Amino acid sequence: MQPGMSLDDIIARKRTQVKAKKSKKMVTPVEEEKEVNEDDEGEYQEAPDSDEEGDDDNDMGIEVEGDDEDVDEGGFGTGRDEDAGLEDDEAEEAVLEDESDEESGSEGSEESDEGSEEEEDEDESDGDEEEEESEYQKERKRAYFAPESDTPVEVAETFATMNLSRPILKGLAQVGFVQPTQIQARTIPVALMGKDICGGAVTGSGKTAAFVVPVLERLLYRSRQTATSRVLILCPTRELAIQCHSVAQKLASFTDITFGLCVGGLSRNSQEVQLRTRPDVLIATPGRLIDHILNSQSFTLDHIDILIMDEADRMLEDGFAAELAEIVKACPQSRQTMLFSATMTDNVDELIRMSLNRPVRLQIDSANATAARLVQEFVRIRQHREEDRPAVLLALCSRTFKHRVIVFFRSKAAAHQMKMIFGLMGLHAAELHGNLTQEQRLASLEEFRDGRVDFLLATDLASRGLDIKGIDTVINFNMPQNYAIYQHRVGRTARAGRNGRSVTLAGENDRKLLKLAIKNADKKLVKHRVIPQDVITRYRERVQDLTESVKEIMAEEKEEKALRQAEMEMKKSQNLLKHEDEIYSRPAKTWFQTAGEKKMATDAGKAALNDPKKRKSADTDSPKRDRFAGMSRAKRRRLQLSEEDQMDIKSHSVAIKSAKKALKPTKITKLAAEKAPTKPQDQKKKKKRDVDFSRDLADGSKKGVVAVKKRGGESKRGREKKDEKKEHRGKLGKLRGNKAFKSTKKHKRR
Ligand SMILES: Nc1ncnc2c1ncn2[C@@H]1O[C@H](COP(=O)(O)OP(=O)(O)OP(=O)(O)O)[C@@H](O)[C@H]1O
Repeated sequence: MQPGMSLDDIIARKRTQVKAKKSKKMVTPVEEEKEVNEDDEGEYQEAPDSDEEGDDDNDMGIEVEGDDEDVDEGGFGTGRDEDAGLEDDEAEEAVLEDESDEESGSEGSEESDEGSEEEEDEDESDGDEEEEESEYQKERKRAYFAPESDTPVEVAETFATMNLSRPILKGLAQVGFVQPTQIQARTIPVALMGKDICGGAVTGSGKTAAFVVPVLERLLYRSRQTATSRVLILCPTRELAIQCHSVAQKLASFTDITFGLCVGGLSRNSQEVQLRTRPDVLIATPGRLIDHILNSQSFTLDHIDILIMDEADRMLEDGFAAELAEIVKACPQSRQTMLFSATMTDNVDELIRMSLNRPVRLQIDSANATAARLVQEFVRIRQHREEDRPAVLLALCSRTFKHRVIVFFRSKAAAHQMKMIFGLMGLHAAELHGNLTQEQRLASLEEFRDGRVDFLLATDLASRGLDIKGIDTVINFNMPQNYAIYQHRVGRTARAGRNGRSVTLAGENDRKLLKLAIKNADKKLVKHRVIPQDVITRYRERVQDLTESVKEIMAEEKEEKALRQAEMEMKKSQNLLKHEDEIYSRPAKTWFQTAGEKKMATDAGKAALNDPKKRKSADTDSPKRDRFAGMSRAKRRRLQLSEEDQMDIKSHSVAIKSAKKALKPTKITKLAAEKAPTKPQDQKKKKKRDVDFSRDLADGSKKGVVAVKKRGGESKRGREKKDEKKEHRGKLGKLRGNKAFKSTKKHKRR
């Protein structure tokens, strides 16, 4: 947006207009307005009052669930009334406590316990989500994971006793880490031994440092003769990758280890330049990484010795499966692989895709656990009151939780519209979702981190991994699609042993998840929050009054967007005219999937998100009927031709990749190994451990660093690769001969 044209500017202008309109009509305030101002505090008093006829149709377009006509007076998880799960006396007290506190507008103590024995009983008889593990599954896991006896029993109390090098200890001290968290104490020694790891520990327990520290320690012993990217850390979102990059850089500030960031939404060209310097550690999101593999000259993952996946269970989901397979294929087989998540899967079928080598399972907390000091509150939304969600949220944010709050929405549209309502009510909020540009996304995060805004209105884009200091409250405007997402969302607070609170607006359709959340929580820390109906009614009226203003803002925003779009198109055309030759001479960009395959993968991802049980691998999905059935002959032929062209481009890119490989220098680590004096008794072992990275370790034994075992016959794989290369070169020759001109022309940028 241009200066003076941002959404915040439009909202501010609209707010001033509404206020001016209101003050004109404020000559004789009505009784109800006075009452509102007495009850509520701060910004709410300034908020525009109703000066028009009430609008019965609350058409804010906010996405709410449920069917208003389908009234069920019982419910809220138990089929009982409002105070479900409480003994009668307790229930009364709870509601009274809440009401008195809401009225005084104070923060904090308005909670009551929920989750009585009756609730639990029903849980067990009714919606128990966890499936019993069969003997067969247990047996498979036993065979797949390394035996527990393989992991060191002794756990270090401090980093100082972990045999880490001085620069690493200094880095840890600089960020204030003295004692390792449990996952760090268990992971670091095993990771230094070069073993594959499946690590799971509750949100906010320090998993990032658990994998960054051993990586840095090992990199201290790398050969420095030629720069090589040896470590790849994959993250599911750009924000998380940027955060991981920053944490790693801080921990490495006393070393000479270099880092490269490879994420979508930021300048591709500058990333390409950075990648050419071959930083030691690459931190990437899958899509942009594949783009570089396919389209950046001389960039390969051939020297990756350690592959790490943060939020691995998310990355193994169908939406990412095909991309991940492509990346794993591009990494050497003889690598160390480490997977981490708070909701780490131990599903062998899923893990097999990562071709792990007898991974060590380091599961610190149950995969269903939430942070120890998290208070989980639930606000009941009755079925016929679904439209009250915005009012409930505004009541919570205006009266009780006023600072450092993340609010999660299921849709981008809902988050965006709530941003306008918050703005019109004078609440300082930033939005974070996929409809924003990367610059806008980062700016929102920055505003929230710096405390310039009190609320971050986000979709699940922000639910995983983000570590923002001092978030006191997480509010779920809707329950998320599954319990794992719920864990990640509420895990944005109560991190690193701190206190935190989540407030979830739970409707009738959320019964199952609600029960699951209560079942997995410490019952003392589960609360039922009641907001008095008259407060909700007042806020609902507020929201209704703002309907028109929101619509106007949206219209203005749309106009602005259209204008910007037109300007952009104009600039683009001018550029095309000016630099036509250069632009058309660039090689067409390639992608490893066809558009259809990509869509199928995205759809599969969405389906898995909505119903994890129905997971289906995108790459194994086969169309049920002829894809071309029902099409005219001409259309069918056109599509077939276009697919053939896509195939050509794909093999073209594979050929380029093979050519790049042929040009690359011999592994530096091999040179280092040749020079290094070897003890005769070690020679046998070294043959087996053909992993370049471990060879760089000058004195691994001292540091508790052991070489990684080689997996899969390198020589056999090498032979296969050579054959592939020959085949591709042949193909490339053919391509150049017949179709190269035709296909590049067809796929030039427009
Ligand atoms: N050893 C330590 N001592 C003190 N604080 C630590 C230590 N390790 C990590 N932390 C802090 O704990 C917080 C959470 O760490 P981190 O983001 O790595 O958690 P996580 O387990 O990856 O969480 P999530 O599952 O949400 O991604 C960070 O603010 C970090 O600075």
